[in-house]
Amino acid sequence: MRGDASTVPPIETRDLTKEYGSVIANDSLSFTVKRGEVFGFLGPNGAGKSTTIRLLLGLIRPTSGTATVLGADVHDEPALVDAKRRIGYLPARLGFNEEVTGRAVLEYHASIKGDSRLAELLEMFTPPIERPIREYSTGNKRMLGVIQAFMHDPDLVIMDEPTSGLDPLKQEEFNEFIRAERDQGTTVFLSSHVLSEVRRICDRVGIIREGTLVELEDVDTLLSRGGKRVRVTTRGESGSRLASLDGVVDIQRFPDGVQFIYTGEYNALLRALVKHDVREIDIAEPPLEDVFIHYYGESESENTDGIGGADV
Ligand SMILES: Nc1ncnc2c1ncn2[C@@H]1O[C@H](COP(=O)(O)OP(=O)(O)OP(=O)(O)O)[C@@H](O)[C@H]1O
Repeated sequence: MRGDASTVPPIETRDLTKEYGSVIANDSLSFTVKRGEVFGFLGPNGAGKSTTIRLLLGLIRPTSGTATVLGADVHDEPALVDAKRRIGYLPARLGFNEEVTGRAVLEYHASIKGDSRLAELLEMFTPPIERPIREYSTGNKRMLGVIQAFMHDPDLVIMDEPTSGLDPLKQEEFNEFIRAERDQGTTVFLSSHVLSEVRRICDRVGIIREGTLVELEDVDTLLSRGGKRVRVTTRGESGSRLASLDGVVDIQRFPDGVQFIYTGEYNALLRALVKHDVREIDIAEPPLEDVFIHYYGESESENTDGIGGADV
């Protein structure tokens, strides 16, 4: 049964659980994705993101709990098949037939779901569609997958690690495209372990760790809770008064100054600053990577290594 499209959330999970033997890949996940939002599903490798996506698409069955996509319960196969006509899907691993051309892939997809937006998408994403897939680069395959996910003008698009393999320019075009889709009312659910990507395109995020949802938040709130990154360059004494302020964490000292994450009162910071001979000050949003460390925790050092880069 499909509910009223205007009131039914595009995705809703209730205690969604999937066990593989002793591994609990999804542990009682409950969340709702709202209409017209870009929802990022974030977590390190093996956290359970692909499992959730596969459950939502009916590719695997829940051990317990349930989910609905566009109002169709994942246990109700006919309803799910019907709903999937209005869903686009970009899998993490693109299993195209290597021997056929990109055009053949798209024509096949068009015959099942439609192609009302194909021409427009081919102008934006430019895989060499007359060539066989075996000649495609990873990025070309990904672009073909993006076209396939959107060409039938779906209401909901589910993407598993969508930008892996895209060069920075194509990634930025992809981000812009997703924002424009969202502005036109399409709901997007994407998984990622690339935090900077989520920051750029998502309205809300769910953070999953070891199969459990640890946080559900809008990106702005996460950033505001994460405080500000303050970098002060001083003459002479290098900022020890600043380091002892309440709300200062993650201090790094330099020969001529100090950098830290500040979650305290601005007035207290200003009072401490006037006691220094400040040459330069920079107050900025912390990298989302730093914000997320609070959720992943210090013990996950293998997952938080390299936070200067984009990955968790
Ligand atoms: N078919 C399967 N059989 C057994 N265990 C599985 C199977 N699929 C996934 N798992 C396990 O379930 C857990 C979650 O895996 P999943 O692929 O959902 O994680 P992920 O967050 O998508 O990771 P990645 O970012 O690496 O793709 C992992 O421990 C994984 O080994």
